[in-house]
Amino acid sequence: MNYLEVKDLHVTYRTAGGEVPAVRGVGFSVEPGRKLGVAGESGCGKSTVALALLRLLPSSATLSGEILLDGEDVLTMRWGRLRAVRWVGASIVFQGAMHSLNAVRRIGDQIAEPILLHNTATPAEATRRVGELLEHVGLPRWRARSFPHELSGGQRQRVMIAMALACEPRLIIADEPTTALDVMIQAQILRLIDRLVGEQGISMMMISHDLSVLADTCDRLAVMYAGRIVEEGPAGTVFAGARHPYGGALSAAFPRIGDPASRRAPSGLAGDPPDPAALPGGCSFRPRCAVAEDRCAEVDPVLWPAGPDRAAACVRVLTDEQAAEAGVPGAAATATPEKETSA
Ligand SMILES: Nc1ncnc2c1ncn2[C@@H]1O[C@H](COP(=O)(O)OP(=O)(O)OP(=O)(O)O)[C@@H](O)[C@H]1O
Repeated sequence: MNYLEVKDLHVTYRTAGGEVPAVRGVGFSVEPGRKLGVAGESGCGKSTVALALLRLLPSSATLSGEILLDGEDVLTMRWGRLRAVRWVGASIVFQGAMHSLNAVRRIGDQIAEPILLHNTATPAEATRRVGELLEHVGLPRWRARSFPHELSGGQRQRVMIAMALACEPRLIIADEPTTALDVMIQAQILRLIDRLVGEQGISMMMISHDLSVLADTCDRLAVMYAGRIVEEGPAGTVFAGARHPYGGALSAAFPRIGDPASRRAPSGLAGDPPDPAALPGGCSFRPRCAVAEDRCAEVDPVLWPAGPDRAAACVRVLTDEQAAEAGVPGAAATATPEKETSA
């Protein structure tokens, strides 16, 4: 059974300027011990999905759909149960540790807090566990007495990982865990997360704008655009040959370092993602798409099968017969008898 299963998740923010549909019918799952990467440009809804998983969104957000954590729907959970699930059922590592840590409390006290809250640990046991966790993430035990400003960015991010692991969660949600760090430290932190998650059999959802980082770390990839998943499949095959033009543009923009097989000319994607409050008609990616066709103005694509264990929200992945079945305008007229029988 999947440990995490998200079905038809919608999140809309109420703002002074009107409603912002930030997430529009997103669905995905993560099996126990598996790692899902979620990629996409700034503003496509990645963090909104991450925060929704533990109901950490502001009160201006309205949610619908289902978020099943070990079979239990987070969206309908009572507050008491939700508090018990946070840190234990799933925990989050946010981007920018300096903002997430309390500047005036010692590191050790901050890591101990969820342990004391959730486990029946004595303060002495919590202190011992804090020491173990610090060593786990490659920091000396004495760092428990430090304040956040006494640590480097990479060390602070290690502290965030120690905190996320404190209650031995079954799922870690890592939202751009290395974005603020330089490339060398980024690689160290990613290796650390990978090792800890692997050693402890934890499931992971990692969010990044960098598809190559996710391709190196995760088993599966989901690519988001304008509040939707537009491509999904095994990490290696999605990165090596995206079926959605946006997935292709993202993988070309982030070539894998040191892997000649995947080195392509990095290509900047022209234009910006659309404002979620004013989406273009038809396919949301159409205004930036190099291979858009007339029908893309009329069809709002959903995830269609696009090869073994893969899906993409682009009419170009459909055979003529599938397009006719999906009600794509003009599809029936172009379907040839040969293609109809072989589809
Ligand atoms: N609290 C909020 N109120 C109103 N709109 C919001 C709020 N938070 C996010 N949004 C909007 O929702 C959309 C999705 O934002 P979100 O932060 O989830 O995207 P993201 O892909 O995580 O981007 P980034 O990588 O920059 O964090 C954006 O258009 C953003 O402006």
